[in-house]
Amino acid sequence: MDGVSHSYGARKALDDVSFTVPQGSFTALLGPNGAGKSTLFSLITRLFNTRSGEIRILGFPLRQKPTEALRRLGVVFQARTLDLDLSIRQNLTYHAALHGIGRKAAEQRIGEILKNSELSERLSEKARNLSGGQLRRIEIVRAFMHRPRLILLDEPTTGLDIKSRAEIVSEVRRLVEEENVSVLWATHLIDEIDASDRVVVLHRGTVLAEGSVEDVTEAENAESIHEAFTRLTGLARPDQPKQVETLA
Ligand SMILES: Nc1ncnc2c1ncn2[C@@H]1O[C@H](COP(=O)(O)OP(=O)(O)OP(=O)(O)O)[C@@H](O)[C@H]1O
Repeated sequence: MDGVSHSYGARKALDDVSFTVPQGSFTALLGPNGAGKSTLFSLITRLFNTRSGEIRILGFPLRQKPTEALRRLGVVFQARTLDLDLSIRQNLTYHAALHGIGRKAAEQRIGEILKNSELSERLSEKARNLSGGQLRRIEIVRAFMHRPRLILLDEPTTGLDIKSRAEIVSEVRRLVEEENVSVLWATHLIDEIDASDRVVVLHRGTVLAEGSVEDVTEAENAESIHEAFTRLTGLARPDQPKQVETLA
């Protein structure tokens, strides 16, 4: 992503944003509420057109080669998007069909992704029987169905309990490793970040830092990524006390 800006009327939500998600990496897009994370995702998924700057997915420019770029992309949006009246299997196979994947291949792929998971026993059940955390996990399976090379997740653990959050983070990390896929994980929760991750710190539409957890922490002369984030975004500064509540 290179020099991307976006405004809603007079309000600038993204200002000259550039960063990369290296192949096979787990990159956390870390930013407090209102940083511009969802706007960025709307541009990458082409819900909005990119009017300034350029977004490339696996080298394919989104503007000139949208089909090539988007077929390599999997997305888990913040809002829930499963059909609760359909079975879990139907939710997954219908989505696979949109990508030209037949029923048999879809079944095989579901088995592959859900191996060793208790959810593989529940494929015939209606989605509405599942808990919030389980629904999220199925949405993640769905995003992986067509073997994308880059997965976007927009605050995927919002509203979930600690156990479900941990399950989701570790499931996505497992898939990143097994499938050598890249992940861009938007979050404002620092405890979801692992020492081996890359981070992009976004604040008020601007990238304040990008690199490994270690590099970003060192560059800020901080003891931890938590402290580095606090310093970068100024959340703990006494002159900006109102923003403290947005810190995870
Ligand atoms: N449709 C819209 N119209 C006007 N302003 C908007 C719109 N959507 C977002 N904004 C503004 O753009 C800025 C970035 O918002 P965005 O939703 O991208 O941030 P975010 O990091 O995803 O925050 P959150 O975690 O709260 O979803 C904010 O100032 C927000 O108020």
